[in-house]
Amino acid sequence: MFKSINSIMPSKKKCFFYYGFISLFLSVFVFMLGLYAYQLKDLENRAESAKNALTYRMNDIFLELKHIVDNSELSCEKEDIDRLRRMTFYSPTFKEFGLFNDNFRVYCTTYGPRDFAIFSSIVNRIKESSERKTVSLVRSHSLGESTFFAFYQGADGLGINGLAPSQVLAVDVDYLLSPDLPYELTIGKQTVVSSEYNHKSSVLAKRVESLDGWAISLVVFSPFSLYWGHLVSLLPFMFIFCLLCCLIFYTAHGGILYYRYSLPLNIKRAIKDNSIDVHFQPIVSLKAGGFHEMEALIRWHSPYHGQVSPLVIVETSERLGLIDDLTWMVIRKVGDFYREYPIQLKEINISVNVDRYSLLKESFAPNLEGIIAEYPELKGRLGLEVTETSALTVTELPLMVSRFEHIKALGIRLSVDDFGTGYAGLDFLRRFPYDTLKLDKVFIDSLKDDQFTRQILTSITKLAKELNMALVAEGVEREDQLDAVRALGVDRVQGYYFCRPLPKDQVITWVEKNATK
Ligand SMILES: Nc1nc2c(ncn2[C@@H]2O[C@H](COP(=O)(O)O[C@H]3[C@@H](O)[C@H](n4cnc5c(=O)[nH]c(N)nc54)O[C@@H]3COP(=O)(O)O)[C@@H](O)[C@H]2O)c(=O)[nH]1
Repeated sequence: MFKSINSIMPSKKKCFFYYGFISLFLSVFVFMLGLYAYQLKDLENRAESAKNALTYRMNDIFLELKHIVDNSELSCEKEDIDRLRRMTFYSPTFKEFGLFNDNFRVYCTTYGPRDFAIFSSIVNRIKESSERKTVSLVRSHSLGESTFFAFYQGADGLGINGLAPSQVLAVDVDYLLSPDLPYELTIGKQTVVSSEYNHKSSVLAKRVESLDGWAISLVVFSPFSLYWGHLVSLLPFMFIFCLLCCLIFYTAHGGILYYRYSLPLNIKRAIKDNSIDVHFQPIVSLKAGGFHEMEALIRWHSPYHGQVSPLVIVETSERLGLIDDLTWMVIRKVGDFYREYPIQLKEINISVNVDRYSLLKESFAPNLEGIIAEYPELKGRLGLEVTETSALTVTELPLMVSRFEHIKALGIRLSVDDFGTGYAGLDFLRRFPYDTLKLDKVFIDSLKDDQFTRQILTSITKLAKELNMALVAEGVEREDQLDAVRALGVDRVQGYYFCRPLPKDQVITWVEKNATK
Protein backbone atom coordinates (compact mmCIF):
# COMPACT_ATOMS: atom_id res chain seq x y z
CA MET A 1 0.00 0.00 0.00
CA PHE A 2 1.36 3.44 -0.82
CA LYS A 3 1.24 6.08 1.84
CA SER A 4 2.59 8.88 -0.29
CA ILE A 5 3.61 9.52 -3.83
CA ASN A 6 7.26 9.63 -2.77
CA SER A 7 7.14 5.97 -1.88
CA ILE A 8 6.27 5.01 -5.43
CA MET A 9 8.45 7.48 -7.28
CA PRO A 10 11.83 6.30 -8.58
CA SER A 11 14.80 7.83 -6.77
CA LYS A 12 15.39 11.55 -7.38
CA LYS A 13 18.87 10.78 -8.77
CA LYS A 14 17.47 8.37 -11.32
CA CYS A 15 14.68 10.77 -12.28
CA PHE A 16 17.11 13.63 -12.59
CA PHE A 17 19.29 11.58 -14.89
CA TYR A 18 16.52 10.19 -17.12
CA TYR A 19 14.28 13.21 -17.28
CA GLY A 20 17.22 15.60 -17.40
CA PHE A 21 18.60 13.74 -20.38
CA ILE A 22 15.25 13.53 -22.17
CA SER A 23 14.44 17.17 -21.41
CA LEU A 24 17.81 18.35 -22.66
CA PHE A 25 17.42 16.35 -25.84
CA LEU A 26 13.87 17.62 -26.29
CA SER A 27 14.82 21.25 -25.62
CA VAL A 28 17.67 21.16 -28.13
CA PHE A 29 15.48 19.39 -30.67
CA VAL A 30 12.46 21.67 -30.20
CA PHE A 31 14.50 24.88 -30.26
CA MET A 32 16.61 23.85 -33.26
CA LEU A 33 13.60 22.73 -35.23
CA GLY A 34 11.48 25.68 -34.10
CA LEU A 35 14.21 28.13 -35.00
CA TYR A 36 14.69 26.47 -38.37
CA ALA A 37 10.97 26.74 -39.10
CA TYR A 38 10.96 30.34 -37.86
CA GLN A 39 13.93 31.26 -40.03
CA LEU A 40 12.32 29.71 -43.12
CA LYS A 41 9.12 31.62 -42.47
CA ASP A 42 11.03 34.81 -41.81
CA LEU A 43 12.94 34.35 -45.07
CA GLU A 44 9.68 33.80 -46.93
CA ASN A 45 8.01 36.86 -45.39
CA ARG A 46 10.90 39.21 -45.85
CA ALA A 47 11.63 38.06 -49.42
CA GLU A 48 7.96 38.59 -50.23
CA SER A 49 8.03 42.08 -48.70
CA ALA A 50 11.19 42.90 -50.63
CA LYS A 51 9.54 41.75 -53.84
CA ASN A 52 6.50 43.95 -53.12
CA ALA A 53 8.76 46.92 -52.38
CA LEU A 54 10.57 46.33 -55.65
CA THR A 55 7.28 46.16 -57.54
CA TYR A 56 6.15 49.48 -55.99
CA ARG A 57 9.48 51.02 -56.92
CA MET A 58 9.18 49.89 -60.54
CA ASN A 59 5.65 51.28 -60.70
CA ASP A 60 6.86 54.61 -59.28
CA ILE A 61 9.73 54.69 -61.77
CA PHE A 62 7.42 54.27 -64.76
CA LEU A 63 4.87 56.72 -63.40
CA GLU A 64 7.66 59.25 -63.19
CA LEU A 65 8.80 58.49 -66.78
CA LYS A 66 5.20 58.64 -68.05
CA HIS A 67 4.70 62.00 -66.40
CA ILE A 68 7.78 63.43 -68.13
CA VAL A 69 7.04 61.99 -71.56
CA ASP A 70 3.41 63.11 -71.46
CA ASN A 71 4.63 66.70 -71.13
CA SER A 72 7.45 66.51 -73.67
CA GLU A 73 7.72 67.38 -77.40
CA LEU A 74 9.97 66.36 -80.27
CA SER A 75 12.17 69.40 -79.79
CA CYS A 76 15.32 69.88 -77.75
CA GLU A 77 15.23 73.59 -77.06
CA LYS A 78 16.82 75.14 -74.02
CA GLU A 79 13.54 74.95 -72.06
CA ASP A 80 13.26 71.24 -72.88
CA ILE A 81 16.76 70.58 -71.61
CA ASP A 82 16.16 72.74 -68.53
CA ARG A 83 12.99 70.81 -67.84
CA LEU A 84 14.83 67.49 -68.05
CA ARG A 85 17.47 68.85 -65.69
CA ARG A 86 14.82 70.03 -63.24
CA MET A 87 13.27 66.58 -63.40
CA THR A 88 16.58 64.89 -62.51
CA PHE A 89 17.00 67.32 -59.66
CA TYR A 90 13.66 66.30 -58.15
CA SER A 91 13.84 62.62 -59.17
CA PRO A 92 14.29 60.14 -56.30
CA THR A 93 15.84 57.64 -58.73
CA PHE A 94 17.29 59.10 -61.90
CA LYS A 95 20.43 61.08 -62.57
CA GLU A 96 19.82 61.58 -66.30
CA PHE A 97 16.95 61.51 -68.77
CA GLY A 98 16.95 61.09 -72.52
CA LEU A 99 14.06 61.58 -74.97
CA PHE A 100 13.75 59.33 -78.01
CA ASN A 101 11.54 59.46 -81.11
CA ASP A 102 9.48 56.80 -82.83
CA ASN A 103 12.64 55.61 -84.69
CA PHE A 104 14.15 54.85 -81.28
CA ARG A 105 16.84 57.52 -81.69
CA VAL A 106 17.66 59.59 -78.65
CA TYR A 107 17.40 63.23 -79.73
CA CYS A 108 17.62 65.09 -76.43
CA THR A 109 19.22 64.40 -73.00
CA THR A 110 19.80 66.22 -69.74
CA TYR A 111 23.11 67.30 -71.30
CA GLY A 112 21.67 68.75 -74.53
CA PRO A 113 20.67 67.62 -78.03
CA ARG A 114 21.92 64.17 -79.08
CA ASP A 115 21.38 61.74 -81.91
CA PHE A 116 22.12 58.09 -81.33
CA ALA A 117 20.22 54.87 -81.71
CA ILE A 118 19.03 52.74 -78.79
CA PHE A 119 20.40 49.17 -78.84
CA SER A 120 18.28 46.97 -81.04
CA SER A 121 17.88 44.35 -78.29
CA ILE A 122 16.33 47.03 -76.07
CA VAL A 123 14.17 48.33 -78.93
CA ASN A 124 12.86 44.82 -79.47
CA ARG A 125 12.02 44.46 -75.82
CA ILE A 126 10.13 47.79 -75.81
CA LYS A 127 8.17 46.71 -78.85
CA GLU A 128 7.40 43.30 -77.42
CA SER A 129 6.26 44.59 -74.04
CA SER A 130 2.54 45.23 -73.72
CA GLU A 131 2.96 48.62 -72.06
CA ARG A 132 6.05 49.54 -74.11
CA LYS A 133 8.44 49.70 -71.26
CA THR A 134 11.56 47.80 -70.27
CA VAL A 135 14.62 47.98 -68.06
CA SER A 136 18.24 47.15 -68.72
CA LEU A 137 21.74 47.39 -67.38
CA VAL A 138 23.92 49.18 -69.88
CA ARG A 139 27.20 51.00 -69.73
CA SER A 140 26.77 54.78 -69.67
CA HIS A 141 29.42 57.44 -70.29
CA SER A 142 28.47 59.44 -67.27
CA LEU A 143 27.34 56.75 -64.75
CA GLY A 144 29.69 53.98 -65.86
CA GLU A 145 29.40 50.18 -66.04
CA SER A 146 26.04 48.58 -65.12
CA THR A 147 23.95 51.71 -65.18
CA PHE A 148 20.28 51.06 -64.66
CA PHE A 149 18.17 52.17 -67.66
CA ALA A 150 14.39 52.36 -67.70
CA PHE A 151 12.67 52.93 -71.07
CA TYR A 152 9.13 54.05 -71.66
CA GLN A 153 7.42 54.91 -74.95
CA GLY A 154 4.20 56.93 -75.02
CA ALA A 155 1.27 56.21 -77.32
CA ASP A 156 2.41 58.81 -79.92
CA GLY A 157 5.85 57.16 -80.26
CA LEU A 158 7.68 59.70 -78.09
CA GLY A 159 9.79 57.86 -75.52
CA ILE A 160 11.99 58.51 -72.53
CA ASN A 161 14.80 56.71 -70.81
CA GLY A 162 15.99 57.32 -67.31
CA LEU A 163 19.50 56.48 -66.10
CA ALA A 164 20.34 55.68 -62.51
CA PRO A 165 23.12 53.96 -60.57
CA SER A 166 22.07 50.35 -60.27
CA GLN A 167 22.05 50.47 -56.43
CA VAL A 168 19.06 52.84 -56.32
CA LEU A 169 16.84 50.03 -57.48
CA ALA A 170 17.73 48.08 -54.36
CA VAL A 171 17.30 50.81 -51.75
CA ASP A 172 14.03 49.46 -50.33
CA VAL A 173 15.13 45.85 -50.72
CA ASP A 174 18.27 46.65 -48.82
CA TYR A 175 16.28 48.33 -46.07
CA LEU A 176 14.09 45.25 -45.67
CA LEU A 177 16.74 42.53 -45.87
CA SER A 178 20.05 43.89 -44.63
CA PRO A 179 22.04 43.15 -42.67
CA ASP A 180 20.76 39.64 -41.76
CA LEU A 181 19.67 38.34 -45.13
CA PRO A 182 22.10 38.66 -48.02
CA TYR A 183 20.53 38.92 -51.44
CA GLU A 184 21.26 39.09 -55.14
CA LEU A 185 19.23 41.28 -57.48
CA THR A 186 19.56 40.56 -61.21
CA ILE A 187 18.15 41.95 -64.43
CA GLY A 188 18.32 39.27 -67.07
CA LYS A 189 21.63 37.61 -66.44
CA GLN A 190 23.35 40.69 -65.07
CA THR A 191 23.74 41.34 -61.39
CA VAL A 192 22.39 44.66 -60.15
CA VAL A 193 23.34 44.26 -56.51
CA SER A 194 24.94 41.36 -54.68
CA SER A 195 25.61 41.32 -50.93
CA GLU A 196 29.15 40.71 -49.93
CA TYR A 197 28.53 37.27 -48.61
CA ASN A 198 29.87 33.84 -49.35
CA HIS A 199 26.45 32.30 -49.58
CA LYS A 200 27.50 29.16 -51.40
CA SER A 201 29.24 27.62 -48.39
CA SER A 202 26.92 28.49 -45.53
CA VAL A 203 23.37 28.93 -46.67
CA LEU A 204 20.59 27.44 -44.56
CA ALA A 205 17.90 28.24 -47.15
CA LYS A 206 17.32 30.53 -50.08
CA ARG A 207 14.28 32.01 -51.76
CA VAL A 208 13.91 33.23 -55.31
CA GLU A 209 11.37 35.95 -56.15
CA SER A 210 10.71 36.99 -59.77
CA LEU A 211 9.02 40.21 -60.75
CA ASP A 212 6.20 39.45 -63.13
CA GLY A 213 6.68 41.08 -66.53
CA TRP A 214 10.28 41.96 -65.86
CA ALA A 215 13.41 39.92 -66.16
CA ILE A 216 14.19 40.98 -62.63
CA SER A 217 14.79 38.37 -60.00
CA LEU A 218 15.67 38.60 -56.35
CA VAL A 219 17.42 35.73 -54.57
CA VAL A 220 17.41 36.02 -50.78
CA PHE A 221 19.66 33.85 -48.62
CA SER A 222 19.27 32.80 -45.02
CA PRO A 223 22.77 32.14 -43.69
CA PHE A 224 23.75 29.54 -41.12
CA SER A 225 25.59 32.19 -39.13
CA LEU A 226 22.24 33.91 -38.48
CA TYR A 227 20.76 30.60 -37.33
CA TRP A 228 23.58 29.89 -34.87
CA GLY A 229 23.49 33.49 -33.66
CA HIS A 230 19.79 33.19 -32.85
CA LEU A 231 20.29 29.81 -31.25
CA VAL A 232 22.96 31.18 -28.92
CA SER A 233 20.71 34.08 -27.94
CA LEU A 234 17.95 31.56 -27.12
CA LEU A 235 20.13 29.53 -24.73
CA PRO A 236 18.57 30.97 -21.53
CA PHE A 237 15.09 30.10 -22.83
CA MET A 238 16.30 26.63 -23.77
CA PHE A 239 17.52 26.18 -20.24
CA ILE A 240 14.17 27.29 -18.78
CA PHE A 241 12.32 25.05 -21.23
CA CYS A 242 14.55 22.14 -20.25
CA LEU A 243 13.80 22.70 -16.54
CA LEU A 244 10.08 22.97 -17.26
CA CYS A 245 10.11 19.74 -19.29
CA CYS A 246 11.96 18.03 -16.46
CA LEU A 247 9.35 19.24 -13.98
CA ILE A 248 6.44 18.26 -16.23
CA PHE A 249 7.89 14.77 -16.81
CA TYR A 250 8.52 14.27 -13.14
CA THR A 251 5.00 15.42 -12.20
CA ALA A 252 3.39 13.41 -15.00
CA HIS A 253 5.36 10.34 -13.95
CA GLY A 254 4.15 10.82 -10.38
CA GLY A 255 0.59 11.31 -11.63
CA ILE A 256 0.66 8.18 -13.76
CA LEU A 257 2.20 6.13 -10.98
CA TYR A 258 -0.31 7.48 -8.53
CA TYR A 259 -3.17 6.68 -10.90
CA ARG A 260 -1.75 3.20 -11.48
CA TYR A 261 -0.75 2.28 -7.97
CA SER A 262 -2.97 4.29 -5.67
CA LEU A 263 -5.03 1.86 -3.66
CA PRO A 264 -8.19 4.01 -3.51
CA LEU A 265 -8.13 4.50 -7.28
CA ASN A 266 -7.56 0.78 -7.83
CA ILE A 267 -10.45 -0.06 -5.51
CA LYS A 268 -12.63 2.47 -7.32
CA ARG A 269 -11.77 0.88 -10.67
CA ALA A 270 -12.34 -2.63 -9.29
CA ILE A 271 -15.82 -1.66 -8.03
CA LYS A 272 -16.68 0.06 -11.31
CA ASP A 273 -15.65 -2.92 -13.42
CA ASN A 274 -17.03 -5.55 -11.02
CA SER A 275 -13.66 -7.20 -10.56
CA ILE A 276 -13.93 -7.68 -6.80
CA ASP A 277 -14.64 -11.35 -6.07
CA VAL A 278 -17.17 -12.69 -3.65
CA HIS A 279 -16.39 -15.78 -1.56
CA PHE A 280 -18.93 -17.68 0.47
CA GLN A 281 -18.64 -19.06 4.00
CA PRO A 282 -21.18 -21.65 5.11
CA ILE A 283 -23.03 -21.13 8.39
CA VAL A 284 -23.70 -24.56 9.81
CA SER A 285 -26.84 -25.42 11.74
CA LEU A 286 -26.22 -27.52 14.84
CA LYS A 287 -29.75 -28.86 14.71
CA ALA A 288 -30.65 -31.84 12.59
CA GLY A 289 -30.88 -30.95 8.87
CA GLY A 290 -27.31 -29.53 8.37
CA PHE A 291 -26.61 -26.05 7.16
CA HIS A 292 -28.85 -23.78 5.15
CA GLU A 293 -27.02 -20.46 5.13
CA MET A 294 -23.89 -18.70 3.81
CA GLU A 295 -22.27 -15.33 4.21
CA ALA A 296 -21.00 -13.52 1.14
CA LEU A 297 -17.59 -11.93 1.77
CA ILE A 298 -15.56 -9.83 -0.63
CA ARG A 299 -12.10 -10.90 -1.73
CA TRP A 300 -9.80 -8.94 -4.00
CA HIS A 301 -6.35 -9.54 -5.36
CA SER A 302 -4.94 -6.29 -6.72
CA PRO A 303 -2.33 -6.54 -9.46
CA TYR A 304 -0.24 -3.92 -7.59
CA HIS A 305 -1.11 -4.51 -3.94
CA GLY A 306 -1.64 -8.25 -3.72
CA GLN A 307 -4.47 -9.54 -1.53
CA VAL A 308 -6.29 -6.54 -0.05
CA SER A 309 -8.17 -6.93 3.24
CA PRO A 310 -11.97 -6.64 2.94
CA LEU A 311 -11.87 -4.19 5.85
CA VAL A 312 -9.59 -1.88 3.83
CA ILE A 313 -11.88 -2.18 0.79
CA VAL A 314 -14.94 -1.39 2.89
CA GLU A 315 -13.29 1.52 4.67
CA THR A 316 -11.94 2.95 1.38
CA SER A 317 -15.30 2.53 -0.35
CA GLU A 318 -16.94 4.42 2.51
CA ARG A 319 -14.44 7.24 2.12
CA LEU A 320 -14.95 7.35 -1.65
CA GLY A 321 -18.71 7.28 -1.29
CA LEU A 322 -18.81 3.95 -3.12
CA ILE A 323 -20.00 1.70 -0.31
CA ASP A 324 -23.47 1.35 -1.82
CA ASP A 325 -22.01 0.48 -5.22
CA LEU A 326 -19.96 -2.20 -3.47
CA THR A 327 -23.08 -3.56 -1.75
CA TRP A 328 -25.05 -3.63 -5.03
CA MET A 329 -22.15 -5.38 -6.72
CA VAL A 330 -22.04 -8.09 -4.01
CA ILE A 331 -25.82 -8.58 -4.06
CA ARG A 332 -25.81 -8.91 -7.87
CA LYS A 333 -23.00 -11.45 -7.63
CA VAL A 334 -25.07 -13.38 -5.09
CA GLY A 335 -27.97 -13.24 -7.61
CA ASP A 336 -25.63 -14.56 -10.34
CA PHE A 337 -24.51 -17.33 -7.97
CA TYR A 338 -28.12 -18.45 -7.47
CA ARG A 339 -28.64 -18.39 -11.23
CA GLU A 340 -25.53 -20.43 -11.87
CA TYR A 341 -26.25 -23.14 -9.27
CA PRO A 342 -30.06 -23.18 -8.90
CA ILE A 343 -30.24 -26.81 -7.75
CA GLN A 344 -27.35 -26.81 -5.28
CA LEU A 345 -28.45 -23.49 -3.73
CA LYS A 346 -32.16 -24.24 -3.70
CA GLU A 347 -32.45 -24.44 0.08
CA ILE A 348 -29.67 -22.02 0.98
CA ASN A 349 -29.99 -18.43 2.19
CA ILE A 350 -27.11 -16.03 1.61
CA SER A 351 -26.45 -12.91 3.61
CA VAL A 352 -24.51 -9.83 2.60
CA ASN A 353 -22.82 -7.25 4.84
CA VAL A 354 -24.30 -3.75 4.74
CA ASP A 355 -23.19 -0.51 6.21
CA ARG A 356 -25.75 0.80 8.70
CA TYR A 357 -25.62 4.28 7.19
CA SER A 358 -26.54 2.83 3.80
CA LEU A 359 -29.75 1.54 5.35
CA LEU A 360 -30.59 5.02 6.60
CA LYS A 361 -30.57 6.41 3.08
CA GLU A 362 -33.96 6.97 1.51
CA SER A 363 -32.81 5.42 -1.75
CA PHE A 364 -31.55 2.17 -0.21
CA ALA A 365 -34.79 0.16 -0.02
CA PRO A 366 -36.05 1.24 -3.50
CA ASN A 367 -32.68 0.34 -5.02
CA LEU A 368 -32.76 -3.02 -3.29
CA GLU A 369 -36.27 -3.54 -4.60
CA GLY A 370 -34.93 -2.84 -8.10
CA ILE A 371 -32.21 -5.47 -7.75
CA ILE A 372 -34.67 -8.04 -6.45
CA ALA A 373 -36.85 -7.33 -9.50
CA GLU A 374 -33.73 -7.90 -11.60
CA TYR A 375 -32.87 -11.12 -9.69
CA PRO A 376 -36.15 -12.70 -8.52
CA GLU A 377 -34.10 -15.67 -7.22
CA LEU A 378 -33.01 -13.43 -4.30
CA LYS A 379 -36.53 -13.07 -2.98
CA GLY A 380 -36.93 -14.76 0.41
CA ARG A 381 -33.29 -15.92 0.36
CA LEU A 382 -31.27 -12.74 0.73
CA GLY A 383 -30.24 -11.54 4.17
CA LEU A 384 -28.47 -8.36 5.26
CA GLU A 385 -25.93 -8.30 8.09
CA VAL A 386 -25.75 -4.92 9.79
CA THR A 387 -22.93 -3.92 12.11
CA GLU A 388 -23.65 -1.22 14.66
CA THR A 389 -20.45 0.82 14.63
CA SER A 390 -21.92 3.96 16.17
CA ALA A 391 -24.93 4.90 18.26
CA LEU A 392 -28.02 6.16 16.46
CA THR A 393 -29.12 9.71 17.17
CA VAL A 394 -32.63 10.53 18.38
CA THR A 395 -33.69 11.50 14.84
CA GLU A 396 -32.03 8.46 13.23
CA LEU A 397 -33.78 5.94 15.51
CA PRO A 398 -37.37 6.22 14.18
CA LEU A 399 -36.05 6.58 10.64
CA MET A 400 -34.08 3.38 11.02
CA VAL A 401 -37.13 1.54 12.34
CA SER A 402 -39.16 2.54 9.27
CA ARG A 403 -36.31 1.58 6.90
CA PHE A 404 -36.10 -1.83 8.60
CA GLU A 405 -39.81 -2.37 8.15
CA HIS A 406 -39.56 -1.45 4.46
CA ILE A 407 -36.67 -3.86 3.91
CA LYS A 408 -38.34 -6.67 5.82
CA ALA A 409 -41.46 -6.14 3.70
CA LEU A 410 -39.30 -7.00 0.67
CA GLY A 411 -38.76 -10.47 2.16
CA ILE A 412 -35.24 -9.76 3.30
CA ARG A 413 -33.85 -11.14 6.57
CA LEU A 414 -31.87 -8.87 8.83
CA SER A 415 -29.03 -9.90 11.15
CA VAL A 416 -27.20 -7.89 13.73
CA ASP A 417 -23.51 -8.56 13.04
CA ASP A 418 -20.66 -8.65 15.61
CA PHE A 419 -23.17 -8.34 18.46
CA GLY A 420 -21.55 -7.07 21.63
CA THR A 421 -18.66 -5.16 20.04
CA GLY A 422 -20.55 -2.21 18.59
CA TYR A 423 -23.46 -0.15 19.80
CA ALA A 424 -26.10 -2.82 19.44
CA GLY A 425 -27.35 -3.13 22.99
CA LEU A 426 -30.43 -4.69 24.50
CA ASP A 427 -32.59 -1.61 23.91
CA PHE A 428 -31.55 -1.79 20.30
CA LEU A 429 -32.72 -5.40 20.01
CA ARG A 430 -36.07 -4.46 21.51
CA ARG A 431 -36.66 -1.77 18.87
CA PHE A 432 -35.37 -3.50 15.80
CA PRO A 433 -36.99 -6.60 14.38
CA TYR A 434 -33.80 -8.53 13.59
CA ASP A 435 -34.10 -12.19 12.55
CA THR A 436 -30.63 -13.26 13.57
CA LEU A 437 -28.09 -12.19 16.13
CA LYS A 438 -24.43 -12.92 15.35
CA LEU A 439 -22.14 -13.28 18.38
CA ASP A 440 -18.74 -11.80 17.70
CA LYS A 441 -15.59 -13.93 17.56
CA VAL A 442 -14.06 -12.12 20.57
CA PHE A 443 -16.70 -13.72 22.83
CA ILE A 444 -16.21 -17.15 21.31
CA ASP A 445 -12.41 -16.87 21.81
CA SER A 446 -12.80 -16.25 25.56
CA LEU A 447 -15.93 -18.32 26.13
CA LYS A 448 -14.18 -21.41 27.43
CA ASP A 449 -11.91 -19.70 29.97
CA ASP A 450 -13.85 -16.62 30.99
CA GLN A 451 -16.71 -17.14 33.40
CA PHE A 452 -17.96 -13.55 32.87
CA THR A 453 -18.21 -13.99 29.06
CA ARG A 454 -20.07 -17.25 29.62
CA GLN A 455 -22.60 -15.48 31.83
CA ILE A 456 -23.13 -12.68 29.32
CA LEU A 457 -23.56 -15.09 26.43
CA THR A 458 -26.00 -17.18 28.44
CA SER A 459 -28.15 -14.08 29.03
CA ILE A 460 -27.91 -13.02 25.37
CA THR A 461 -28.85 -16.52 24.20
CA LYS A 462 -31.86 -16.47 26.51
CA LEU A 463 -32.91 -13.02 25.33
CA ALA A 464 -32.51 -13.95 21.63
CA LYS A 465 -34.74 -16.96 22.13
CA GLU A 466 -37.33 -14.84 23.92
CA LEU A 467 -37.25 -12.33 21.07
CA ASN A 468 -37.54 -15.17 18.60
CA MET A 469 -34.16 -14.50 17.02
CA ALA A 470 -31.81 -17.10 15.61
CA LEU A 471 -28.27 -17.11 17.05
CA VAL A 472 -25.02 -17.51 15.09
CA ALA A 473 -21.65 -17.94 16.79
CA GLU A 474 -18.91 -16.44 14.64
CA GLY A 475 -15.25 -17.45 14.47
CA VAL A 476 -15.49 -21.00 15.76
CA GLU A 477 -12.15 -22.54 14.98
CA ARG A 478 -11.77 -25.47 17.38
CA GLU A 479 -13.81 -28.35 18.67
CA ASP A 480 -13.76 -27.07 22.29
CA GLN A 481 -15.24 -23.76 21.08
CA LEU A 482 -17.90 -25.70 19.20
CA ASP A 483 -18.71 -27.68 22.35
CA ALA A 484 -18.92 -24.47 24.37
CA VAL A 485 -21.34 -22.75 21.98
CA ARG A 486 -23.37 -25.93 21.70
CA ALA A 487 -23.61 -26.01 25.51
CA LEU A 488 -24.90 -22.44 25.41
CA GLY A 489 -27.74 -23.51 23.15
CA VAL A 490 -26.54 -21.58 20.05
CA ASP A 491 -28.23 -22.92 16.90
CA ARG A 492 -25.78 -22.01 14.17
CA VAL A 493 -22.05 -21.78 13.82
CA GLN A 494 -19.77 -19.98 11.37
CA GLY A 495 -16.05 -20.58 11.49
CA TYR A 496 -12.94 -22.16 10.10
CA TYR A 497 -13.74 -25.28 12.09
CA PHE A 498 -16.32 -26.12 9.42
CA CYS A 499 -15.23 -24.14 6.43
CA ARG A 500 -13.29 -21.04 5.48
CA PRO A 501 -14.80 -18.53 3.00
CA LEU A 502 -14.41 -20.21 -0.42
CA PRO A 503 -14.79 -19.20 -4.07
CA LYS A 504 -18.17 -20.17 -5.51
CA ASP A 505 -17.15 -23.38 -7.32
CA GLN A 506 -15.31 -24.68 -4.21
CA VAL A 507 -18.16 -23.79 -1.87
CA ILE A 508 -20.52 -25.69 -4.19
CA THR A 509 -18.25 -28.73 -3.90
CA TRP A 510 -18.38 -28.27 -0.10
CA VAL A 511 -22.19 -27.97 -0.23
CA GLU A 512 -22.50 -31.12 -2.32
CA LYS A 513 -20.28 -33.01 0.15
CA ASN A 514 -21.98 -31.73 3.31
CA ALA A 515 -25.62 -31.27 2.31
CA THR A 516 -26.74 -34.65 3.59
CA LYS A 517 -24.71 -34.69 6.85
N1 LIG B 1 -19.86 -3.87 4.07
C1 LIG B 1 -19.25 -5.02 3.76
N2 LIG B 1 -18.37 -5.56 4.60
C2 LIG B 1 -17.78 -6.72 4.24
C3 LIG B 1 -18.05 -7.36 3.03
N3 LIG B 1 -17.29 -8.50 2.97
C4 LIG B 1 -16.59 -8.55 4.10
N4 LIG B 1 -16.89 -7.50 4.87
C5 LIG B 1 -16.41 -7.19 6.19
O1 LIG B 1 -15.03 -7.21 6.21
C6 LIG B 1 -14.60 -7.68 7.47
C7 LIG B 1 -13.55 -8.75 7.31
O2 LIG B 1 -14.09 -9.80 6.58
P1 LIG B 1 -13.28 -11.10 6.32
O3 LIG B 1 -11.84 -10.82 6.34
O4 LIG B 1 -13.90 -11.72 5.13
O5 LIG B 1 -13.58 -11.92 7.59
C8 LIG B 1 -14.76 -12.69 7.69
C9 LIG B 1 -14.45 -14.15 7.89
O6 LIG B 1 -13.45 -14.56 7.00
C10 LIG B 1 -14.01 -14.16 9.30
N5 LIG B 1 -14.12 -15.47 9.91
C11 LIG B 1 -15.12 -16.37 9.79
N6 LIG B 1 -14.84 -17.46 10.51
C12 LIG B 1 -13.66 -17.26 11.14
C13 LIG B 1 -12.84 -18.04 12.01
O7 LIG B 1 -13.14 -19.14 12.38
N7 LIG B 1 -11.66 -17.46 12.40
C14 LIG B 1 -11.28 -16.21 12.01
N8 LIG B 1 -10.11 -15.75 12.43
N9 LIG B 1 -12.04 -15.48 11.18
C15 LIG B 1 -13.20 -15.99 10.74
O8 LIG B 1 -14.90 -13.28 9.95
C16 LIG B 1 -15.36 -12.30 9.02
C17 LIG B 1 -16.83 -12.36 8.93
O9 LIG B 1 -17.23 -11.35 9.72
P2 LIG B 1 -18.75 -10.84 9.81
O10 LIG B 1 -19.02 -10.04 8.58
O11 LIG B 1 -18.73 -10.01 11.03
O12 LIG B 1 -19.62 -12.03 9.91
C18 LIG B 1 -15.80 -8.20 8.20
O13 LIG B 1 -16.18 -7.29 9.20
C19 LIG B 1 -16.87 -8.24 7.15
O14 LIG B 1 -18.10 -7.88 7.70
C20 LIG B 1 -19.00 -6.74 2.16
O15 LIG B 1 -19.32 -7.25 1.08
N10 LIG B 1 -19.57 -5.57 2.56
